[in-house]
Amino acid sequence: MTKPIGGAGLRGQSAGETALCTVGKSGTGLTYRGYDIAELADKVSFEEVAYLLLKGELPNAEQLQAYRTKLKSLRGLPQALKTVLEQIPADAHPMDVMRTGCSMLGNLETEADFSEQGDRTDRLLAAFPSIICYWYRYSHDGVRIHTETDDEQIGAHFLHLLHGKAPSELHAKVMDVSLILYAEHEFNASTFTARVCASTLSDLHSCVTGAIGSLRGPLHGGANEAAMELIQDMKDEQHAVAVLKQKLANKEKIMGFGHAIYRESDPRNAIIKGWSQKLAEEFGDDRLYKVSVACESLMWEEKKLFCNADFFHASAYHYMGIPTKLFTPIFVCSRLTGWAAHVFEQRANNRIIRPSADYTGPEARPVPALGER
Ligand SMILES: CC(=O)SCCNC(=O)CCNC(=O)[C@H](O)C(C)(C)COP(=O)(O)OP(=O)(O)OC[C@H]1O[C@@H](n2cnc3c(N)ncnc32)[C@H](O)[C@@H]1OP(=O)(O)O
Ligand SMILES: O=C([O-])CC(=O)C(=O)O
Repeated sequence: MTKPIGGAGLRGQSAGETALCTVGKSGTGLTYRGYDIAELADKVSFEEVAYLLLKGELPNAEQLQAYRTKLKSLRGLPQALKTVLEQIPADAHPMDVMRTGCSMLGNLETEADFSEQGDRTDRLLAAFPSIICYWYRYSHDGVRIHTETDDEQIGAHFLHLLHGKAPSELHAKVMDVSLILYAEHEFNASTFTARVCASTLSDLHSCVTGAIGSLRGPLHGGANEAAMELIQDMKDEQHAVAVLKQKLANKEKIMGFGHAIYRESDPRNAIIKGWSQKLAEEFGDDRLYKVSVACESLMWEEKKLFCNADFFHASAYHYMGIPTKLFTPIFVCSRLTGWAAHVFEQRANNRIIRPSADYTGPEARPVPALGER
């Protein structure tokens, strides 16, 4: 069951073709190039998903090893970029840091020609965790970290840079799954931003920088941070119910719930929820997990609204010691793959994206002289 067409927000209207992803085709499902998200999250790594999205098919063992080796070799940051990151204050929003980091890299390693799109994307994929962690550790801890690690996987590499030590097997696994879940989602707002930019034949860094700006908002990627702010002070299940009831009575939006396309559930939720539960057990304090479950039940009972991908990411990331303000930048590290794959697709069959508008302004009228206004 698809959502009915309602003019505002282009909801339900097709804005182009894609071979990358289906969202809610049967009311709930999510596939990347034909593979179900649950199977991908269970059987492959994020680097394999990145390869699938960017190059068209899953890699074989040799291709995967070569891809991992390439990505590992691209984790270092140029001095000019580090110098810029060191200027950004500690109280800046980390999504603004990502936006600046991407844009600065675009100045230093400009995509001169579309034939470079694959290499430029791989570079961003390898460099994004370095950018956010370099800035975070410098601005918050006063240390200039070395951004190259031996971690095979991007998720583990991110946690390693953030915490200064290699993560546990469980944390590395959850980060990997999280990156898979966030990688691609058809014509969501940030991806559409990237495609609109690509349709003018602009460069990759401009497309990605614009997409970061769209992802930043709390109605899109910023919801994982907003969900954490919602649950962090909930003492127990009863308190969670009381807080939510009050918010609903005040007609407030509850971040991490609802979706523009899915009607009954977001298939990514069950997966990250399961990992959040495992992390809670390991952490030895399941308050955040339990209040999240209470929120989920209440929202379904009261509003028939379900958790989207962001809600249980809040507790999961928190259990891994990730500061709340870094939640949405992790989404960037993952969704870059989807954005870039859409840029490639747009470029391969391009027509400038330029819809029309229904005019609601005044009728045609003469311009009054300055003294008559
Ligand atoms: C990875 C991601 O980006 S997933 C999305 C992350 N964003 C959030 O979690 C923010 C909270 N959710 C929302 O704001 C919305 O559900 C969106 C932006 C995701 C989708 O927006 P829409 O497609 O316009 O929502 P939809 O048409 O289903 O809304 C139906 C009704 O439910 C309400 N509603 C939807 N989501 C919520 C929510 N989270 N809390 C309270 N009410 C909600 C809407 O206000 C609307 O009410 P109305 O008919 O009285 O105006
Ligand atoms: O599809 C959307 O509108 C938002 C979303 O869930 C995503 O981008 O992952």
